[in-house]
Amino acid sequence: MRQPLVAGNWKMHGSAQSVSELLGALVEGGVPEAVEVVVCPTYVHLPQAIDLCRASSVEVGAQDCSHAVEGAYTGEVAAPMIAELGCQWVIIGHSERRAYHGEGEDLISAKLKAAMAAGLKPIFCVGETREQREADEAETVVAAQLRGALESVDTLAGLVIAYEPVWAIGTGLTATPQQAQDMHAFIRGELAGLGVDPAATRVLYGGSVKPGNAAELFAQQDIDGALVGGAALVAEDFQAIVTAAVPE
Ligand SMILES: O=C(CO)COP(=O)(O)O
Repeated sequence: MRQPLVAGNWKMHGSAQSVSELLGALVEGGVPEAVEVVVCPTYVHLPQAIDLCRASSVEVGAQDCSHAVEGAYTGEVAAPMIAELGCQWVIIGHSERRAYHGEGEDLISAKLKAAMAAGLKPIFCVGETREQREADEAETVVAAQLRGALESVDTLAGLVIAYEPVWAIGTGLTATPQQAQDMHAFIRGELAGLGVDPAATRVLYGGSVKPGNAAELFAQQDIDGALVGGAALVAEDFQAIVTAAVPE
Protein backbone atom coordinates (compact mmCIF):
# COMPACT_ATOMS: atom_id res chain seq x y z
CA MET A 1 0.00 0.00 0.00
CA ARG A 2 1.18 3.52 -0.76
CA GLN A 3 1.67 5.66 2.35
CA PRO A 4 -0.40 8.88 2.12
CA LEU A 5 1.68 12.02 1.72
CA VAL A 6 0.58 15.56 2.51
CA ALA A 7 2.97 18.32 1.51
CA GLY A 8 2.60 22.04 2.20
CA ASN A 9 3.88 24.38 -0.47
CA TRP A 10 4.29 27.66 1.35
CA LYS A 11 5.20 29.53 -1.87
CA MET A 12 6.62 33.03 -1.22
CA HIS A 13 5.12 33.43 2.25
CA GLY A 14 6.56 33.56 5.73
CA SER A 15 8.84 35.35 8.15
CA ALA A 16 11.07 34.01 10.90
CA GLN A 17 8.19 34.56 13.30
CA SER A 18 5.44 32.95 11.22
CA VAL A 19 7.64 29.94 10.39
CA SER A 20 8.35 29.49 14.07
CA GLU A 21 4.64 29.73 14.98
CA LEU A 22 3.41 27.48 12.19
CA LEU A 23 5.98 24.73 12.70
CA GLY A 24 5.78 25.10 16.47
CA ALA A 25 2.06 24.30 16.28
CA LEU A 26 2.58 21.44 13.83
CA VAL A 27 5.37 19.78 15.79
CA GLU A 28 3.61 20.24 19.11
CA GLY A 29 0.31 18.91 17.73
CA GLY A 30 2.16 15.89 16.31
CA VAL A 31 1.47 14.21 13.01
CA PRO A 32 -0.04 10.74 12.62
CA GLU A 33 2.46 8.00 11.88
CA ALA A 34 0.37 6.74 8.98
CA VAL A 35 0.88 9.93 6.96
CA GLU A 36 4.14 11.30 5.58
CA VAL A 37 4.13 15.07 6.10
CA VAL A 38 6.38 17.52 4.26
CA VAL A 39 6.65 21.30 4.47
CA CYS A 40 8.25 23.38 1.71
CA PRO A 41 9.14 26.91 2.88
CA THR A 42 11.19 29.45 0.92
CA TYR A 43 14.94 28.82 0.59
CA VAL A 44 15.74 31.37 3.29
CA HIS A 45 13.49 29.65 5.81
CA LEU A 46 14.81 26.14 5.13
CA PRO A 47 17.51 26.05 7.86
CA GLN A 48 15.03 27.31 10.45
CA ALA A 49 12.40 24.80 9.33
CA ILE A 50 14.89 21.92 9.42
CA ASP A 51 15.89 22.89 12.96
CA LEU A 52 12.29 23.13 14.14
CA CYS A 53 11.31 19.80 12.56
CA ARG A 54 14.32 17.85 13.81
CA ALA A 55 12.45 16.42 16.80
CA SER A 56 9.41 15.39 14.76
CA SER A 57 8.61 13.23 11.77
CA VAL A 58 7.78 16.30 9.64
CA GLU A 59 10.12 16.41 6.65
CA VAL A 60 11.32 19.49 4.80
CA GLY A 61 11.57 20.25 1.10
CA ALA A 62 12.53 23.11 -1.19
CA GLN A 63 10.17 24.61 -3.76
CA ASP A 64 12.60 24.38 -6.68
CA CYS A 65 16.23 23.65 -7.51
CA SER A 66 18.66 24.50 -10.26
CA HIS A 67 19.30 22.16 -13.19
CA ALA A 68 23.03 22.72 -12.59
CA VAL A 69 25.24 21.40 -9.80
CA GLU A 70 27.22 24.63 -9.48
CA GLY A 71 28.42 27.52 -11.59
CA ALA A 72 27.63 31.02 -12.75
CA TYR A 73 23.86 30.90 -12.26
CA THR A 74 22.99 34.02 -10.31
CA GLY A 75 20.06 33.53 -7.98
CA GLU A 76 19.90 29.76 -8.39
CA VAL A 77 20.25 27.15 -5.66
CA ALA A 78 21.70 23.74 -6.51
CA ALA A 79 20.15 20.43 -5.46
CA PRO A 80 23.27 19.26 -3.54
CA MET A 81 23.12 22.48 -1.48
CA ILE A 82 19.51 21.74 -0.59
CA ALA A 83 20.36 18.15 0.29
CA GLU A 84 23.35 19.24 2.39
CA LEU A 85 21.04 21.40 4.52
CA GLY A 86 19.02 18.32 5.43
CA CYS A 87 16.11 18.55 3.03
CA GLN A 88 14.70 15.32 1.63
CA TRP A 89 12.29 16.75 -0.89
CA VAL A 90 12.05 19.27 -3.71
CA ILE A 91 9.07 20.48 -5.74
CA ILE A 92 9.84 20.52 -9.48
CA GLY A 93 7.84 21.95 -12.37
CA HIS A 94 5.20 23.81 -10.36
CA SER A 95 2.77 25.61 -12.67
CA GLU A 96 3.86 28.96 -11.20
CA ARG A 97 7.45 28.20 -12.29
CA ARG A 98 6.15 27.18 -15.70
CA ALA A 99 3.98 30.32 -16.06
CA TYR A 100 6.17 33.03 -14.49
CA HIS A 101 9.66 31.68 -15.16
CA GLY A 102 9.12 30.05 -18.53
CA GLU A 103 10.06 26.55 -17.38
CA GLY A 104 9.50 23.95 -20.05
CA GLU A 105 9.88 20.20 -20.20
CA ASP A 106 13.62 20.17 -21.03
CA LEU A 107 14.55 22.35 -18.08
CA ILE A 108 12.18 20.48 -15.77
CA SER A 109 13.68 17.19 -16.91
CA ALA A 110 17.19 18.50 -16.15
CA LYS A 111 16.00 19.64 -12.71
CA LEU A 112 14.53 16.20 -12.01
CA LYS A 113 17.86 14.62 -12.91
CA ALA A 114 19.76 17.08 -10.70
CA ALA A 115 17.40 16.43 -7.78
CA MET A 116 17.64 12.65 -8.11
CA ALA A 117 21.44 12.79 -8.41
CA ALA A 118 21.59 14.79 -5.16
CA GLY A 119 19.42 12.23 -3.37
CA LEU A 120 16.37 14.51 -3.15
CA LYS A 121 12.89 13.11 -3.75
CA PRO A 122 11.05 15.22 -6.32
CA ILE A 123 7.40 16.18 -6.17
CA PHE A 124 6.89 16.68 -9.89
CA CYS A 125 3.88 18.86 -10.78
CA VAL A 126 1.68 18.54 -13.84
CA GLY A 127 -1.68 20.05 -14.74
CA GLU A 128 -3.72 21.75 -17.41
CA THR A 129 -5.08 25.31 -17.65
CA ARG A 130 -8.77 26.12 -17.74
CA GLU A 131 -8.63 26.77 -21.50
CA GLN A 132 -7.00 23.41 -22.06
CA ARG A 133 -9.63 21.60 -19.97
CA GLU A 134 -12.46 23.42 -21.75
CA ALA A 135 -10.94 22.43 -25.09
CA ASP A 136 -10.93 18.81 -23.87
CA GLU A 137 -7.13 18.75 -23.95
CA ALA A 138 -6.43 18.06 -20.26
CA GLU A 139 -5.21 14.49 -20.76
CA THR A 140 -3.13 15.36 -23.83
CA VAL A 141 -1.42 18.21 -21.95
CA VAL A 142 -0.69 16.14 -18.84
CA ALA A 143 0.58 13.22 -20.94
CA ALA A 144 2.95 15.55 -22.78
CA GLN A 145 4.20 17.05 -19.51
CA LEU A 146 4.88 13.57 -18.09
CA ARG A 147 6.54 12.28 -21.24
CA GLY A 148 8.59 15.43 -21.87
CA ALA A 149 10.03 15.53 -18.38
CA LEU A 150 10.34 11.85 -17.49
CA GLU A 151 11.28 10.12 -20.74
CA SER A 152 14.99 10.87 -20.51
CA VAL A 153 15.37 10.45 -16.73
CA ASP A 154 16.92 7.07 -15.85
CA THR A 155 16.28 6.74 -12.12
CA LEU A 156 12.78 7.53 -11.00
CA ALA A 157 12.65 5.65 -7.69
CA GLY A 158 10.83 7.65 -5.06
CA LEU A 159 9.30 10.03 -7.57
CA VAL A 160 6.04 11.65 -6.47
CA ILE A 161 3.65 13.23 -8.98
CA ALA A 162 1.35 16.12 -8.06
CA TYR A 163 -1.62 16.70 -10.34
CA GLU A 164 -2.46 20.36 -9.94
CA PRO A 165 -5.01 21.70 -12.42
CA VAL A 166 -3.94 25.31 -12.90
CA TRP A 167 -7.57 26.50 -12.75
CA ALA A 168 -7.91 25.11 -9.24
CA ILE A 169 -4.79 26.72 -7.74
CA GLY A 170 -5.56 29.53 -5.33
CA THR A 171 -8.99 30.00 -6.89
CA GLY A 172 -11.18 28.15 -4.42
CA LEU A 173 -12.30 25.98 -7.35
CA THR A 174 -11.41 22.37 -6.66
CA ALA A 175 -11.56 19.57 -9.18
CA THR A 176 -14.44 17.32 -8.22
CA PRO A 177 -13.28 14.07 -6.61
CA GLN A 178 -14.33 12.29 -9.83
CA GLN A 179 -12.41 14.71 -12.10
CA ALA A 180 -9.32 14.29 -9.92
CA GLN A 181 -9.70 10.50 -9.71
CA ASP A 182 -10.08 10.24 -13.50
CA MET A 183 -6.90 12.21 -14.10
CA HIS A 184 -4.97 10.32 -11.42
CA ALA A 185 -5.96 7.01 -13.01
CA PHE A 186 -4.91 8.39 -16.38
CA ILE A 187 -1.54 9.51 -14.94
CA ARG A 188 -0.94 6.06 -13.51
CA GLY A 189 -1.56 4.57 -16.95
CA GLU A 190 0.90 6.99 -18.53
CA LEU A 191 3.54 6.24 -15.87
CA ALA A 192 3.40 2.55 -16.76
CA GLY A 193 4.18 3.45 -20.36
CA LEU A 194 7.20 5.46 -19.18
CA GLY A 195 8.69 2.58 -17.21
CA VAL A 196 7.64 3.97 -13.81
CA ASP A 197 5.90 1.47 -11.51
CA PRO A 198 2.41 2.99 -11.20
CA ALA A 199 1.49 0.89 -8.18
CA ALA A 200 4.49 2.21 -6.23
CA THR A 201 4.23 5.86 -7.28
CA ARG A 202 2.27 8.30 -5.18
CA VAL A 203 0.10 10.74 -7.10
CA LEU A 204 -1.01 13.77 -5.06
CA TYR A 205 -3.80 16.18 -5.87
CA GLY A 206 -3.25 19.94 -5.53
CA GLY A 207 -5.54 22.92 -6.07
CA SER A 208 -7.63 24.53 -3.31
CA VAL A 209 -7.41 21.53 -0.98
CA LYS A 210 -9.07 22.54 2.30
CA PRO A 211 -10.20 20.74 5.47
CA GLY A 212 -13.72 20.66 4.00
CA ASN A 213 -12.87 18.84 0.76
CA ALA A 214 -9.78 16.78 1.69
CA ALA A 215 -11.57 13.64 2.90
CA GLU A 216 -13.65 13.16 -0.26
CA LEU A 217 -10.56 13.65 -2.43
CA PHE A 218 -8.50 11.21 -0.34
CA ALA A 219 -11.31 8.64 -0.54
CA GLN A 220 -10.58 8.24 -4.27
CA GLN A 221 -8.64 5.12 -5.13
CA ASP A 222 -5.83 6.83 -7.03
CA ILE A 223 -5.36 9.92 -4.85
CA ASP A 224 -2.49 9.36 -2.41
CA GLY A 225 -2.49 12.72 -0.66
CA ALA A 226 -2.20 16.40 -1.44
CA LEU A 227 0.09 19.26 -2.29
CA VAL A 228 -1.46 22.09 -0.32
CA GLY A 229 -0.92 25.82 -0.88
CA GLY A 230 -2.97 28.38 1.06
CA ALA A 231 -4.35 25.98 3.66
CA ALA A 232 -0.81 24.86 4.53
CA LEU A 233 -0.16 28.30 6.02
CA VAL A 234 -2.80 27.81 8.71
CA ALA A 235 -1.66 25.22 11.27
CA GLU A 236 -5.10 23.88 12.15
CA ASP A 237 -6.20 23.64 8.51
CA PHE A 238 -3.04 21.81 7.51
CA GLN A 239 -3.40 19.49 10.51
CA ALA A 240 -7.01 18.76 9.57
CA ILE A 241 -5.95 17.88 6.01
CA VAL A 242 -3.20 15.60 7.36
CA THR A 243 -5.72 13.90 9.66
CA ALA A 244 -8.10 13.40 6.72
CA ALA A 245 -5.32 11.47 4.95
CA VAL A 246 -5.07 8.78 7.65
CA PRO A 247 -6.29 5.55 6.03
CA GLU A 248 -9.52 4.16 7.55
O1 LIG B 1 -0.28 25.34 -5.95
C1 LIG B 1 -0.68 24.69 -5.00
C2 LIG B 1 0.23 23.83 -4.24
O2 LIG B 1 1.44 23.66 -4.90
C3 LIG B 1 -2.09 24.76 -4.57
O3 LIG B 1 -2.32 25.99 -4.00
P1 LIG B 1 -3.73 26.27 -3.25
O4 LIG B 1 -3.91 25.13 -2.28
O5 LIG B 1 -3.54 27.58 -2.57
O6 LIG B 1 -4.78 26.27 -4.31
